[in-house]
Amino acid sequence: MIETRGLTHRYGDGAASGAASTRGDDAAVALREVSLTVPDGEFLVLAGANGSGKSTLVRHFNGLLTPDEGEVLVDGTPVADDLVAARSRVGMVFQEPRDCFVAATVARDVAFGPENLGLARAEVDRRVDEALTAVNMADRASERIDRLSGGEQERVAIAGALAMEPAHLVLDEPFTGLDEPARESVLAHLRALHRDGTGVVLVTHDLRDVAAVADRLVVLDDGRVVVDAAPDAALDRLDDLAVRRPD
Ligand SMILES: Nc1ncnc2c1ncn2[C@@H]1O[C@H](COP(=O)(O)OP(=O)(O)OP(=O)(O)O)[C@@H](O)[C@H]1O
Repeated sequence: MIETRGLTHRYGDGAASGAASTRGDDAAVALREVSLTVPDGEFLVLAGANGSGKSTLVRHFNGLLTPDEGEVLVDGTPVADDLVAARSRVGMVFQEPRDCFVAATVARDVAFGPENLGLARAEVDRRVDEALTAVNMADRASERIDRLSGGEQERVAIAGALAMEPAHLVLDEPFTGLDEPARESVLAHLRALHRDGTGVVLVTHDLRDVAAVADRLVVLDDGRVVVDAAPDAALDRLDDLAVRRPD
């Protein structure tokens, strides 16, 4: 379970951006007292206008950012107290995965995380095989990543996170730059992972099919949660917000 309690985040107050101090400047507040609980196994879609705080929020889920106020807990433990545990429970797939690959070939990249856990070779191989199978890329294991399409690269990035066997998989705008078949394929794989018990937190502008896949839709506006409901009910409330309903 991921939990935020009164989570407030400000940018620009020192080392984080290197910019002059803007503490107290309201525009620098990216999250305002966000309290949210994400149970294990839930498929949560996180939406909101540009700059509403979505990426900032999910970066707190595994300790990539530190709260200015409030706290973030994973399975009841403050993230700051056990970063390793938080990062093994919460897998993150960033926007633009091609910036995050560390190896030239598919299997070597997916193996990188488990290898760094110090696992035995056989266990690394098992995880790599399972993760690639989950995204239908097992037969591409030895291919160069830079020769893959955008959708295939996204699936490799997902496999890299899955190889850490997280309880929650968090994806920040995974559909950016994907054509429609690639988007549908990634979404179908996320759905299958969810069916098999992995929690999914999907940050997206693209709310098509959300009602069909998500258990819950949370909408941020200016750093605050303004909608938190089952998808059908949540979609009915979007007209008043800066979030377009799906066409
Ligand atoms: N590194 C940073 N330094 C300063 N301000 C930042 C930084 N990252 C984000 N912000 C600001 O924090 C606010 C929230 O940004 P964030 O990226 O979390 O929103 P978002 O909802 O993910 O937006 P988008 O949909 O455009 O990715 C915005 O006002 C943004 O300009």
